[in-house]
Amino acid sequence: MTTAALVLADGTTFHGRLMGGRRSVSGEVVFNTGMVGYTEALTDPSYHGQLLCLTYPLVGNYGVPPDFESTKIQVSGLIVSELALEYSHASAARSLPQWLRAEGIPCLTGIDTRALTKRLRQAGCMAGKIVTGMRPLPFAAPDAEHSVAAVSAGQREEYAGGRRRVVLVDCGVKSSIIGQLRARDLTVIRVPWDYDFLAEDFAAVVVSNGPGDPSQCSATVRNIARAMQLERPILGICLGHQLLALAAGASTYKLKFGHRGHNQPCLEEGTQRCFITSQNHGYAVDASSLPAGWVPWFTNANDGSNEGIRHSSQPFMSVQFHPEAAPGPVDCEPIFDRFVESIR
Ligand SMILES: NC(=O)CC[C@H](N)C(=O)O
Repeated sequence: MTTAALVLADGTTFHGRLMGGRRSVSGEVVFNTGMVGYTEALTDPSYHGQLLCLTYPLVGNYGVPPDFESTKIQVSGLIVSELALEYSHASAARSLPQWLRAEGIPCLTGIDTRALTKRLRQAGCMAGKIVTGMRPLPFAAPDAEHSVAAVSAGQREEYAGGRRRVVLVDCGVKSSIIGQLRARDLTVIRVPWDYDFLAEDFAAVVVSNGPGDPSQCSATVRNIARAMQLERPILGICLGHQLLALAAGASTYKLKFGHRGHNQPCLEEGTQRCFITSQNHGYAVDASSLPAGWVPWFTNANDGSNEGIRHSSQPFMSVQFHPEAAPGPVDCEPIFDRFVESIR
């Protein structure tokens, strides 16, 4: 048995056992309250470089079904209360510890994840490190690397066969977003985060989810602002929502501990409807900074933060939550239908 500790930047320390990859790692410590969906969460590029604590107490009991959102595990480390060694699922071919081991991702188990989460809720998400052995490891500086550049597609790629053509700005896109677009008879032209896509032949633009601080993506923001002049539909999802807001002239800020889970309630403005949404984000759009012509679309019923915006006369729309819901409730899939309807 290898022991290891989670050390938070404020000095709080939790001791546990190390499974999966055998090495020390550092990153921002965040927590997700979902009860399932660890394969999707671990491979979601928006978690790139973070140390992810899952609050559900038993993790791994359905093994590793092939529900991947990208080609590899994106988190730098996993923190759980109990990691299941045995698993049972029709499509699982290996256990979670085996997968973590194969990808070299450390998992700290035996942690009081409730105490850790309470600490993060009180003090806010902060840097941390999972340390094993004697070698000293510094805390990762926040946003030291350009995390979007680290996960975005290296080159342009086209998924042909659809009736209409959409540019997908890949800031670290989840594969289920591509799946949702292709299922709606769209040809998807996937381009890197800083690609000048204005010269492409396209009817609409989707700006994807992705890791890190939206203010790091100024090249994307500039391209979105230019695309707005064409008056063709734009859909932003999560980081894409934040980037659309920045392109509109609004501002973003960092939430104290973010929204990561599958049951975040979002009220649709002007209606009595509340949607239960899947989320994974640490930043938010400041709705009070929206310029004239833009209106809030959704608002979080827990903390009142902005969860979506739209333009009052142009087909520009974005949501902070994940309508592709992988994992999570599928209530918001009609957002994709609404976007497709707006493409003439
Ligand atoms: N899932 C996402 O796209 C996350 C967006 C952004 N990196 C945030 O944390 O707010």
